Amino acid sequence: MYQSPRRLCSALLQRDASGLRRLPTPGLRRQSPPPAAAPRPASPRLLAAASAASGAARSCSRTVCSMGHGTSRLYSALAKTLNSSTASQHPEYLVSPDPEHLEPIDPKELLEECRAVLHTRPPRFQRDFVDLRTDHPSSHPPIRVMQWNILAQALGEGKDNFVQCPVEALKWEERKCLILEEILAYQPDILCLQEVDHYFDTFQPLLSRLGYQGTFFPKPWSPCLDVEHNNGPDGCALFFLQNRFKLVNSANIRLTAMTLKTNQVAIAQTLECKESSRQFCIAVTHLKARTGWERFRSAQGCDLLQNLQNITQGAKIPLIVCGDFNAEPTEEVYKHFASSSLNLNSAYKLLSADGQSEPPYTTWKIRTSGECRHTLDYIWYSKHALSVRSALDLLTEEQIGPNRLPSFNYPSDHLSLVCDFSFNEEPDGLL
Ligand SMILES: NC(=O)C1=CN([C@@H]2O[C@H](COP(=O)(O)OP(=O)(O)OC[C@H]3O[C@@H](n4cnc5c(N)ncnc54)[C@H](OP(=O)(O)O)[C@@H]3O)[C@@H](O)[C@H]2O)C=CC1
Ligand SMILES: [Mg+2]
Repeated sequence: MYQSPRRLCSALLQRDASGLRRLPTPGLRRQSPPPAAAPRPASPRLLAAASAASGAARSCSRTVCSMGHGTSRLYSALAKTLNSSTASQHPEYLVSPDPEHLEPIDPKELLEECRAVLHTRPPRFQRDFVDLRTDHPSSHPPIRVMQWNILAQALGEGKDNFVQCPVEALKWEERKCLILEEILAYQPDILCLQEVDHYFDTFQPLLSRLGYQGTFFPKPWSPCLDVEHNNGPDGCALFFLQNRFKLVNSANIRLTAMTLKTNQVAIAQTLECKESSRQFCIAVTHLKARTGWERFRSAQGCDLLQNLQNITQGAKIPLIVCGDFNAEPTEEVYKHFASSSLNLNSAYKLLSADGQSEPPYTTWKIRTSGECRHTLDYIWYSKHALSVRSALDLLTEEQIGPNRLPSFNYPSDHLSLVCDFSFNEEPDGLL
């Protein structure tokens, strides 16, 4: 499984030369640089350490959340949820340990390890950032936000029915490296994830050592729990770079629909930029899936908007909302967000020629029921207070290939969305 140093080095050079833009990310720059000499052979030290940490995390979480099978997991997930009421402060066990107490990881070293694991796979696809700057100047570094439904491992293997995806492409040991590679390639300052069912054993231990502070909020009745050999419930996770932002407040929100509690959740956090002292709110959600549930999604969206109205003090605090809304732009929930008094715009519309159209797809898969190509994922932002400086282009149909997603090339059925934001120096008036 290991690559020779020469092969590893040339692979790295090829991929870097292929034009991935790497904006300065202080949190990742903070790590000590790799040796200038030829890289040493990658050993799975960091990935193995994360697995070891998973044991500790699991045994630690067992006291509140058994990671065993079936019913016990269901009850433990319920126990977690019962402790967290709507818009409550998150319980202690869902907050990452202070990363200051963990040995930092050099992101280049972790990337090398991932690439060593993936050496039999095709190289990652080239995606370019599109420059969207307008005349809003900014004296501060941009805030890079990544939105991504990473595909829960239990759902991918046990529920989703991706009939054209080889089962080997879904193996967690390699798929997790593809996910980490994507995150490390774009080095977001803030990472908003859905369908996370490997928080405690993978993302929390690794990302905290890369300088991120993480929060996880599982779905109360995660469908993952229905899958044999599951790894616990899936949910939303939010990570931010600790050396760029200070956490001002955090709310785990169990969404309601027509006053009834639902199985869908959101996390909303107010952060303060350490460079500029400006505050903003970042939220992540994953709304109810499937056709026939449009009104339910719409009600969940209204509930989320109401929560965000309160948290942003009626749009006074700039807002970014990332999510898998499970809704095309024609749906009511999309219209609620587009016309909200929070004055939101959808960032990926800016990639279209007229700035008014969403991309043709953010998810593309083949199930037993046929091909599913939809635009469901969005990054909403306060248009009076924030500007999108650039956005990562989507994969082309040719890159996605005839068997669609997920695949040996790409680990999820949803594409990641990545935007660079800056504060408007003089916020435009509301509307
Ligand atoms: N027996 C048990 O122990 C439990 C069972 N469940 C099951 O979970 C479900 C309810 O959970 P809920 O949160 O409302 O689920 P959702 O309807 O929101 O869907 C859950 C996941 O399924 C994916 N999905 C969407 N469409 C399809 C499809 N056509 N085929 C397969 N997967 C799809 C979604 O992914 P995406 O967003 O990417 O489209 C989503 O992440 C019920 O089906 C229930 O039976 C739940 C808990 C426990
Ligand atoms: Mg899914």
